[in-house]
Amino acid sequence: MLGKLDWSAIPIDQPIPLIAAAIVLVLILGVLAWAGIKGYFPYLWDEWITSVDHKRIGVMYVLLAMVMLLRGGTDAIMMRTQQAVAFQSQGFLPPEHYNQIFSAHGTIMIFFVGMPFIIGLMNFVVPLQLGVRDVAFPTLNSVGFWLTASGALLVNVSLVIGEFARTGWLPFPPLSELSYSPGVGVDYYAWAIQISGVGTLVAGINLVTTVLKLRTKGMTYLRMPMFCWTTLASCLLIVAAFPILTATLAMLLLDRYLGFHFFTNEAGGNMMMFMNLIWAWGHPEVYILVLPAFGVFSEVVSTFSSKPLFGYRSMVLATMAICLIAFTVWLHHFFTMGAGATVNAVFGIASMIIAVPTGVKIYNWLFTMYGGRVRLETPMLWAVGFMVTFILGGLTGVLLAVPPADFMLHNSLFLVAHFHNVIIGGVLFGAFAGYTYWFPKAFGFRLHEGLGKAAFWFTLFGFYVTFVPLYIAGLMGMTRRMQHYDVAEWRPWMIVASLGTAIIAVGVVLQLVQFIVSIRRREQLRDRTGDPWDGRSLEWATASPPPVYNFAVYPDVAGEDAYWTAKSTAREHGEEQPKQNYRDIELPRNSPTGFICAFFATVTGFAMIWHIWWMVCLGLLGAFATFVVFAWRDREDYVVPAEEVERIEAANIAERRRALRPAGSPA
Ligand code: HEA
Ligand code: HEM
Ligand SMILES: [Cu+2]
Repeated sequence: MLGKLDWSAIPIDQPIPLIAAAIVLVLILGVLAWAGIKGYFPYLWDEWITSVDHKRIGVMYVLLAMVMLLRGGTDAIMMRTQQAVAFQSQGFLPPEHYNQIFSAHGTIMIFFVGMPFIIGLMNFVVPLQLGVRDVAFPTLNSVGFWLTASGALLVNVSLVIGEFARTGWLPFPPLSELSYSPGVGVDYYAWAIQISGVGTLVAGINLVTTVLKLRTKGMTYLRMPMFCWTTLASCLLIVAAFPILTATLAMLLLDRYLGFHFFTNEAGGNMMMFMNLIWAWGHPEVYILVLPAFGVFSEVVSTFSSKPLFGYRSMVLATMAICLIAFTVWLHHFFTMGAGATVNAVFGIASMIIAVPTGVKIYNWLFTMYGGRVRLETPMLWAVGFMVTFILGGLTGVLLAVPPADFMLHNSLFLVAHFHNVIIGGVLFGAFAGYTYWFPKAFGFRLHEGLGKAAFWFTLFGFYVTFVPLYIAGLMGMTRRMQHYDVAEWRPWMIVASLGTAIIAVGVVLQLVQFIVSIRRREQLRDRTGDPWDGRSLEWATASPPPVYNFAVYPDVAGEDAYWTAKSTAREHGEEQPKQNYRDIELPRNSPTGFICAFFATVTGFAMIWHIWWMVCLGLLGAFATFVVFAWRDREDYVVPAEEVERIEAANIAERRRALRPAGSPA
């Protein structure tokens, strides 16, 4: 009846995951009970869960990323603590558990922290920057988000029911084949990533279409803000690379479920095929993550230097160059596989070539700051911290791209230090910069500056204390994924690294405190202008938070830095804006399609993992039925009448005027 599922799936003998899961469950039930008692459910359902508004979906993506950051961070703390104590002893985590933790940490951090964070920011910001009212396919957008959430849910369910993969964040065969991983761990991994991967693909298609097809009047390609360009590059990579991931995992699943031999060592299979395929996705994936972060820094650096971005066109070119070259370097992840010196040299050189457009970007940011009026507010601090940290990480990447060096450093802690150096310094700092920068736009009040700055310094300092020791231990020969070790010289570095992790944790907690304190003090932190940072692009032209329709009238764009230009013109020609002729605005109706579809996807995934075939059929049928019902609905849009638009706009304009009036001047 329930396939492979029975009581032995609950890890009663392992207190750590059980206690962790119990705490999470109590928290979730507590939040649900609180929302129920306060009567928030109808509001949550109508305004958020079924919302197809790109702004709300963007906020939900970011929220998902932040919650998952706490989960992935807990894993990180456990691993660092284990390595600090597991010298000539087993520490507190048995090997099978340690292996699940680094696999879950890597998977969660890449797929459920990095991806939702950047997709959330892109979703929220891009339509506003392009001067339009939503993304190209609003309902599909909701489907994409909920499928991502479904994947995250499955990974977390594995904590209590069954187990997670022990094969690392990329399940290399033959270890991930049925003969070596007979449990359900790899299946949890594969189905979670298949489901969320479809969600990501959908989001990518949606944003590519939005940038290519939905731009306001005068918003030519070369007038788009840099963040829109990096979104386009990143989403083109998603569209090209994610199908490879899906196909590769589908083949692995065929191996595991139906006895195929794509990646086995017998019957004509070849596990090297998996390496090529997974890295043909995996390398572009790291640029999918970091390009939007580059976009955030471009916006932040030019805004907080009060200057146009230096070398805008070269920045566009560099972005698109990285987008292309990203597809030509995948083999640097397995130089040691035996492809031969010539092949290794080709891929090594291709990898080094990426340093050129990346360097162009770094110099452009520096020149943007040079001679500008630099304001070191929190988003800008993250940007400066990024530049220093990312250069270091990028340079160690170039070292790894030298095949002979890589033969020594492959799979060492030096590699682990390299990628945390670029991912934390690049992606995570970018996500935090974007979060603090656009928070006032999303909610109408700023985040607390003092706490934000403190969080930045703790995170930055903690980062170096954690990861510099890993470079050193790596050079001393310590390999990655060690549950325990016997070399005394490594030990001090592991202890320092664990202290560093505690410092990062303080930084993360400070951001949580900042969030709560800012909500409580929102009246003091209120931004009534809609433009708290003296911004340059169109998202700052509308109110904070923006009305559902974003712009009452589509803005007319006359050049780069559209809003900055408009502000300067207004200053020269007086503040008075011509009276607008508002029209009725049609907007897409909210739809539960995304949520329901993801519900059935979760059921199907869970049933697949446990071989509960009747449930698989039900889940697939349910998902199909959801789309049929959706296709049959008779009213797609609703209308915000012109009078309502006029009322909202008049209120917003009045509020902005009041905020901009110098203190003490007559009403
Ligand atoms: C956001 C993520 C991200 C980014 C941006 C990068 C960027 C780079 N990475 Fe990294 N990498 C990862 C994430 C990332 N990497 C991950 C996750 C892994 C491991 C996966 C695993 O095995 O589990 C990995 C592994 C990895 C390997 C495999 C090592 C091994 O397994 O043995 C290699 C080898 O070539 C490599 C190289 C590079 C290079 C050359 C860059 C370049 O793009 C860097 C370019 C940037 C600079 C160089 C700095 C700025 C430039 C200048 C200031 C100009 C002047 C400089 C020069 C001219 C040199 N990376
Ligand atoms: C917040 C601080 C973080 C700490 C202290 C940390 C710590 C660790 C540790 C100890 C490991 C295992 C190293 C080993 O193999 O021995 C690891 C692996 C990994 N981490 Fe992190 N990490 C952090 C943040 C992140 C972030 C933000 C990401 C990505 C967005 C990330 C992605 C990964 C990946 C992909 C692996 C490889 C997993 C594997 O070996 O399969 N980490 N990390
Ligand atoms: Cu790579």
